[in-house]
Amino acid sequence: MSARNPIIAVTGSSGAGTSTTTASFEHIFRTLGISSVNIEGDSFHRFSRQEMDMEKRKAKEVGSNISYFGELANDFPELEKQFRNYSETGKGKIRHYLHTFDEAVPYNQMPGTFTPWEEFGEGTDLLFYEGLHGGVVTDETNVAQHVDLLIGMVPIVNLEWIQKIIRDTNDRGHSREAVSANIVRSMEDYISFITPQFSRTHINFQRVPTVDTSNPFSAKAIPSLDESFVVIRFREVKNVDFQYYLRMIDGSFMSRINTMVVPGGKMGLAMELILTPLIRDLMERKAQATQQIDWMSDL
Ligand SMILES: Nc1ncnc2c1ncn2[C@@H]1O[C@H](COP(=O)(O)OP(=O)(O)OP(=O)(O)O)[C@@H](O)[C@H]1O
Ligand SMILES: O=C(CO)[C@H](O)[C@H](O)COP(=O)(O)O
Repeated sequence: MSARNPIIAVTGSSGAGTSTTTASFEHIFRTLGISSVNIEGDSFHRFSRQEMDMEKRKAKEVGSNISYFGELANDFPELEKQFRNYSETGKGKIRHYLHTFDEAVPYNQMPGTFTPWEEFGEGTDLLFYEGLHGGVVTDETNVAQHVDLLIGMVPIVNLEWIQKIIRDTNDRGHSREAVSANIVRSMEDYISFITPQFSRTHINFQRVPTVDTSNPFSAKAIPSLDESFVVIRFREVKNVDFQYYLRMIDGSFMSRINTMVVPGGKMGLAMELILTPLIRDLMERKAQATQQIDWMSDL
C-alpha cells in the first residue's frame, strides 16, 4: 500500500462483470479529475490462447489440470511485482490480451494473443486493476497487500455462469460445450484462488437475480439489472454512513449490520455514492504524502 501511489483493484471471476463495472469507476475518476492507468488482469496470463490449448492437452495427458483461475496459467509474482513497483515509483508497464477480432484488428493481431508490453512513466494519480486476481494470496505471492481499495464483483454463481456462457459464446467465439467444460475444469482453482479473495475485499457487490436461474447451462439471456438485487457487504471500511445511502437509494434496506441491499437498477448509483468518498480519501492522502515529501526535500 502506498499513500503516494494508490492502487484500486476490482476482482472477480471470469464473467463476473469486472470489465462492465470499470465504466462506473471511470465515471468517478472523470468526476474527480483523476488520471488513472488501467491494468487488465488477463494481461498476466502466461499463455496465448493457442499455447493454453496445448497446456490443457498436456495436463490432460498426465491426468492433471490447468485453468485461467490458477497459478499455472497466470504469473502471480509478476502481478505482485507490478503492484509493488507502482506503489514505490508510480511507474509500470501494461499490455492487453486480445479476446475478440474487434479487439485484435486495430493491433493487426489475432484473437487470443497479447500486445507487446509498454512502459508508462510517472504522472498518473492511481493504478486501477480489473481482473481475476487483484486480491490473490498464495504461499509465495501476496498481491492483496499492495491494494489500497479492494472491491469484489461477485454475482451468485449461477448468474456468473450465465454471464460467462452468453458472453463467451456471443462475443468470443466459443461453443457452449467448450465453455461448460472450462467451468468444470476450473472448479478446483476457483475454490483455491478466486473465492478466498472475497474475504479480503473492503466491499463486495453481489448481484442476486430474482428470476429462475436454476439451470444456467440452458439460459438464453442474462437477467437484467431490473431482474436482480445487489447485496453490498462492507468490511473494515470506517464511518460508513448507511443512513445516507438508505435515504438516497430508493428501495434499499439493511440485511445485516454491515450489509445493504439495493435494487439492481440502482447498482450504478450505489457504486458512485459508496466509492466516490473512498476514492476522494485516497486522493487526499496522496496529496498529503506528496506535500510531505516535497517539504522534506526542501529541507
Ligand atoms: N450488472 C450486469 N447486468 C447485466 N449484464 C451484466 C452485468 N455485469 C456484467 N454483465 C454481462 O456479463 C458478461 C460478462 O461481463 P464482463 O465482460 O464485464 O465480465 P468480466 O468479469 O470482465 O469477465 P472476464 O474476466 O472473463 O473478461 C457481459 O456480457 C456483460 O455485459
Ligand atoms: O476471461 C477470461 C479470464 O478472465 C478468459 O477465460 C481468458 O482470458 C481466456 O480468454 P479467451 O477465451 O478469449 O481466450
